[in-house]
Amino acid sequence: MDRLYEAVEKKGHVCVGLDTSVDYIPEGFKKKFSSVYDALFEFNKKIIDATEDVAACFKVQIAYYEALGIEGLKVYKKTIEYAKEKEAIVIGDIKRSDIADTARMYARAHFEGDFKVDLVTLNPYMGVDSITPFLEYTDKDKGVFVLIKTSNPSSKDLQLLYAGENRVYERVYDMLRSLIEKSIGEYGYSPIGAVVGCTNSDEAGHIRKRLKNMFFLIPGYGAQGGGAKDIKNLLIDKNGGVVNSSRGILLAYRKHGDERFELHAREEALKMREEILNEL
Ligand SMILES: O=c1ccn([C@@H]2O[C@H](COP(=O)(O)O)[C@@H](O)[C@H]2O)c(=O)[nH]1
Repeated sequence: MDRLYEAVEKKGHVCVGLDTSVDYIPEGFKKKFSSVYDALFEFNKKIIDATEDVAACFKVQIAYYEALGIEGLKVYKKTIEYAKEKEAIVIGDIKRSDIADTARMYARAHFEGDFKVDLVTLNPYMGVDSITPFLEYTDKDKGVFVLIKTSNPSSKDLQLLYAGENRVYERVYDMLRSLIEKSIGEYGYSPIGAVVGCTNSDEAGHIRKRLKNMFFLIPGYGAQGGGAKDIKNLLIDKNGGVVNSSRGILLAYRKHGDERFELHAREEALKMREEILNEL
């Protein structure tokens, strides 16, 4: 998490989301390759090359690759490796959750196996023993982002309910509090971060104050309707979080009516960085 904090200081708050659907690849580009898998990987490479100096990190959404089977997962692996060659910080958006012994296998797969990344997203709703196996890797420079208040409209169905005096998402924080406070990094953040969407600004200030020492991964920007104005209250002292945009960046070229996707992705990431900084 310290490295991510430093990346935000250096490059700004943008996390480029590589949720690359084959449908997002411009036809002209796709035609240059004999397989969709090669097209997918080359598309990702170009996006990484075009945005690496603007992006604090890359978030690779495993679902888009898993959906394509083994060959898709090979592209997931190659994309992570390519970003790592560029010394980028990579978040695997895997949203895993399971009993401790199974969670240990997921942790091994995504922290030391073929799919190894710097940080992963976790679903905490099976309780603390579904999270702790991943924390065995925090002294090896790994971290996790736990879903707290997600960006989707249905997040309110459970996360905003009251469990006693506190909302369910606050109870998740309380469940993790002793683990969070156990290893605070150089900049005041734990290796256990929080996923907090920017589509629910009403709760933002409260969430930021309540979730002390948690660095935020903030989805919901762009395609889901969140904007720069929704970010300010989720950050502390101009840092404390990265803001993800996936479709907003990958598909920026469609607004321009040409296929120069890498150029428009870069422009979009620069614009997003600027818009966020202007609000802080
Ligand atoms: O609360 C959440 C948690 C994760 N996500 C993920 O972020 C991206 C958003 O993609 P956009 O195209 O920028 O909308 C995607 O991978 C989601 O699975 C989220 O949206 N909300």
